[in-house]
Amino acid sequence: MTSPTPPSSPARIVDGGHVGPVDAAQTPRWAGLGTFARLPRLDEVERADVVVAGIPFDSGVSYRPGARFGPNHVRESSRLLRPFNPAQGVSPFAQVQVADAGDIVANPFDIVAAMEAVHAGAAALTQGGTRLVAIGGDHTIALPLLRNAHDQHGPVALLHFDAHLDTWDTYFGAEYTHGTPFRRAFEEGLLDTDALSHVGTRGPLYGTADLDDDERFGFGIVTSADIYRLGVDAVVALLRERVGQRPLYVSIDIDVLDPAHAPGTGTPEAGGMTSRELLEILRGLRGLNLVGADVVEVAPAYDHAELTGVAAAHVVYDLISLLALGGGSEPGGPVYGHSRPTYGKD
Ligand SMILES: N=C(N)NCCCC(=O)O
Ligand SMILES: [Zn+2]
Ligand SMILES: [Zn+2]
Repeated sequence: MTSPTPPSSPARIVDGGHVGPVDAAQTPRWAGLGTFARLPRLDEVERADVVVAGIPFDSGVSYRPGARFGPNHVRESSRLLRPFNPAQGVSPFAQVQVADAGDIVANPFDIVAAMEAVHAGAAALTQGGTRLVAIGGDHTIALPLLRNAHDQHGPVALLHFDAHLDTWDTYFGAEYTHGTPFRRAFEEGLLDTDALSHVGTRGPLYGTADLDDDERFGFGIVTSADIYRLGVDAVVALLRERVGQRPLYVSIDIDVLDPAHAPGTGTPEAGGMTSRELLEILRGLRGLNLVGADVVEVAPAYDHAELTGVAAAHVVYDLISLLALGGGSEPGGPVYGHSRPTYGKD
């Protein structure tokens, strides 16, 4: 019996000496097994500067389940991404080597063991300075990712984009849930308490003590309504001022977006920001010392027409772009924007 002949491997874009996405001009976007942005798998490249990894874990949720299916949904929703990001003036996959590391797997029935597995998985991926953008999974996973960031950088600045504070104490007596990661992170000394901010906060709380606790941990809050009233540029200025050049971790709960922009999530709250606002705030973080990031809480069963998946994929792409440009001075910059409203050059 002869063995079947597999299709030849698809042609990839190679730019800047880095192995990039499958070339959409040669292999249609919808063909082939999915990785994030059709990038090579980590085992297909010699080394990587930035990796994307899924963390399909949702045993910490307090309402709708399903974020365990988030990573592959975001990968499927990322097939249309193109190699050049004009909003940051960078071709991220040419600037640095980016790869999809697959999934960090975790025990769904033992949250403490799962957190240890995520911590170990993140450590293995980031040894030697590789930057990790994690796709959740529910927000519980931010805690082990912050443990890993702290191992490497000491207490980190945190920008936490979310409808929710996620600094609550326990649910049903459980310490490790998607509503509690940043309280645990504070208690474990993982955070630089001079440089913490929630962004996009809204929705009902249990009581005013939630805010008192949160302030005691050092968080500032830019509410969803603040973004509406102040505008994106003023918010970016506030956040840049608060973070400075500290090592920065960015955690993005997709429910920070209005349910109109991201219906596919577990704990939706009305009155959120648009995907345009989120992307523009992220782009405004260019040049900061970003050391790691996550995008969590995509629950595909509640998604429609890939709205949430596409939003999350673009968020991941802009995070990769920030990492590709790197910290320090103000590199890159948009080739168009509010001050230059066309594609044309000056
Ligand atoms: N992290 C997310 N998405 N949600 C937290 C909600 C916690 C609660 O049910 O009160
Ligand atoms: Zn949330
Ligand atoms: Zn959250």
